[in-house]
Amino acid sequence: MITVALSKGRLLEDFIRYLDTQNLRHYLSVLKEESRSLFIEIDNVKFIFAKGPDVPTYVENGIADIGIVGSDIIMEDTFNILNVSQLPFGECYFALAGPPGIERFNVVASKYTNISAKYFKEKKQDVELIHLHGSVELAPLLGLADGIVDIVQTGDTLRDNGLIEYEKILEIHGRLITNKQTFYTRENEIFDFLNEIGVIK
Ligand SMILES: Nc1ncnc2c1ncn2[C@@H]1O[C@H](COP(=O)(O)OP(=O)(O)OP(=O)(O)O)[C@@H](O)[C@H]1O
Ligand SMILES: O=P(O)(O)OC[C@H]1O[C@H](OP(=O)(O)OP(=O)(O)O)[C@H](O)[C@@H]1O
Repeated sequence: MITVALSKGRLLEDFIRYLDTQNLRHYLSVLKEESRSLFIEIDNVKFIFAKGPDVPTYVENGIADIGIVGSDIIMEDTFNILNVSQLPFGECYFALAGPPGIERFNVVASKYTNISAKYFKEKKQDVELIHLHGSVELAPLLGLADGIVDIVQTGDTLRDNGLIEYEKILEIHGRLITNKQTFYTRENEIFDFLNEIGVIK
């Protein structure tokens, strides 16, 4: 039995869509179930449904052998995992956004303050960063910040809140990560699963 930690939310939806488009029906019915169970087993695979930033934690502690997580998460924090490969789903990007007409961003809110700090440091721009846990678009609308660094996919959330994109910062993709030991000790099982879901040939 191998254990696969899946990031809940939009990435899980993208993974399910990917399995659907590739006609990989084996795991679809259980992954699509709208149950509140936080893990399920099917044949030789146990799927854990975790919050994005917790996926690498389960993997680095050996609770999960494999993780499917956004690159945003593994760029924001440091984890002791093998960052194996890019996955063909979960595409979106980080952008600097704000209300129209901002000439200088002095205060910026984000869920991703480490990535934001690196971005502004590279631009040699001194900015105060405010860490938020979600709905970051609220910050410039309510006067907490001049702008935000956040994930954009369709751009609907920015548009619906009267915000515009100032700069595209970084592409985001789904990533396949593994535990450092089990990648070698359970190599065959891991490769069988990855082969089955079509992410390696
Ligand atoms: N708008 C988006 N479009 C596509 N992918 C996204 C988007 N927002 C986030 N993601 C990706 O999906 C992952 C999970 O993000 P999401 O915000 O859906 O999680 P969550 O809010 O923790 O989930 P939940 O809704 O279960 O609490 C992120 O780490 C990122 O890689
Ligand atoms: O460009 P779009 O397709 O509109 O997607 C962007 C939105 O998706 C993410 O938030 P999410 O809905 O996951 O909620 P959160 O704000 O609680 O993180 C992100 O933080 C944006 O708010």
